[in-house]
Amino acid sequence: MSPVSRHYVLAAGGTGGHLTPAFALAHELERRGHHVALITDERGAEIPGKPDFLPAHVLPAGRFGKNPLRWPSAIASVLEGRRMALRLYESFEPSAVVGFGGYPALPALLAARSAGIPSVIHEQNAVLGRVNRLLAGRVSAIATAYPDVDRLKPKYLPKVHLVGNPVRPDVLALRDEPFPAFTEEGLMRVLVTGGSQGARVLSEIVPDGLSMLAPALRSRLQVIQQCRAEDLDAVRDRYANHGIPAELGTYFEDMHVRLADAHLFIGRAGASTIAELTAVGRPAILVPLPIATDDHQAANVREIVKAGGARSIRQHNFTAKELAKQINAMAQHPETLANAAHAAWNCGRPNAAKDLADLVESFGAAPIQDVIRAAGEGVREGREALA
Ligand SMILES: CC(=O)N[C@H]1[C@@H](OP(=O)(O)OP(=O)(O)OC[C@H]2O[C@@H](n3ccc(=O)[nH]c3=O)[C@H](O)[C@@H]2O)O[C@H](CO)[C@@H](O)[C@@H]1O
Repeated sequence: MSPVSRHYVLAAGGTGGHLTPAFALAHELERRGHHVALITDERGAEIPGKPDFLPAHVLPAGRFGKNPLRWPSAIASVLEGRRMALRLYESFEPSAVVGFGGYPALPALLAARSAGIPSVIHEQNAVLGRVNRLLAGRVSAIATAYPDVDRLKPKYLPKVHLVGNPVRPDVLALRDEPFPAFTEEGLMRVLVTGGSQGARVLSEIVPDGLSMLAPALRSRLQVIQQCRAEDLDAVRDRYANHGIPAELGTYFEDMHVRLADAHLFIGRAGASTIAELTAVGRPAILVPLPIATDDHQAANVREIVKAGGARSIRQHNFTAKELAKQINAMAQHPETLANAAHAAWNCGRPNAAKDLADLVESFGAAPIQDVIRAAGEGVREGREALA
């Protein structure tokens, strides 16, 4: 526990991509004895996984779409959100406000700036997101998940801190476990997911691609695949026709168990997926979502691919034949796959939540009473500590 107990506000749009790192930071700050509050939208207040200790404040968050006719109402929402955030800050007195992207982060951080409260943004992807781009010039620090982040202006580099993407504790706990035994006779377990929503293209291509693997690999396959509900029957039929054992589901709640067993991952290149693969050290074939804003999933794969921990296939080249070719090359010998696993592991940033908490704690003077309490030596020493 830190010597002083402070208050922090975390602000994030209500999707898993933004909230997962926000929750991880909330746990770390709470563990250090601080009080934390969340600003989000309606979806975020209800999302599973929100820590019980974290009160959620729902702010109106205007969306600036492509239609300029909608902008006046978006601006009005942002101003109303900013006013509500200021009211919260008056009573909660945060030492810093941390934004994780998504529209509710905009009014929360604008309010922090006008109240003179230090602020930090965290970017999960290898391209700075829209809201973070608007805020980059106004915040005290920018925390990133990757060493290279596109659309980040060079003039902001002095306030950039590479921390990584925090992952769930049950996944992080696998970091010290060895890669599962992978021999020329044993099973080859393949885990396939398409991010939080699933991905149809994986349902269409992966079963046929796996059926085209070299016989020595194909005969040892055991597949676990996440599919969209409407694709389940077709995928089940494809695997049955190929005689490949497969367990299918629409969403696996126990990803730490699935990752622990997997020898190879095939899937999308969302920020949390890559953070988990690199935390645990699992080799992957990644197919970036082609319609992701600013092609950020293609940017996300750069580091792990360069390190040799994954291969990336653009969706327009993602055919069954190409997939089989890439897996054959990656898993031709047991040690080539284990080497790729190790290369992925080397890209992991297991201290992301701690490093982000250190950064956040470094901003904002503690309220006078906290400093006095910490010093434990009366008012004079407390005031000196603040000076
Ligand atoms: C479609 C879209 O816009 N995706 C974006 C969204 O990703 P999205 O949230 O879809 O994908 P991520 O890879 O970031 O996270 C997926 C999460 O779902 C979990 N999972 C997945 C399948 C399953 O069966 N069980 C399970 O628990 C994974 O372990 C992971 O923790 O936000 C990310 C972070 O800003 C972006 O990088 C992605 O581009």
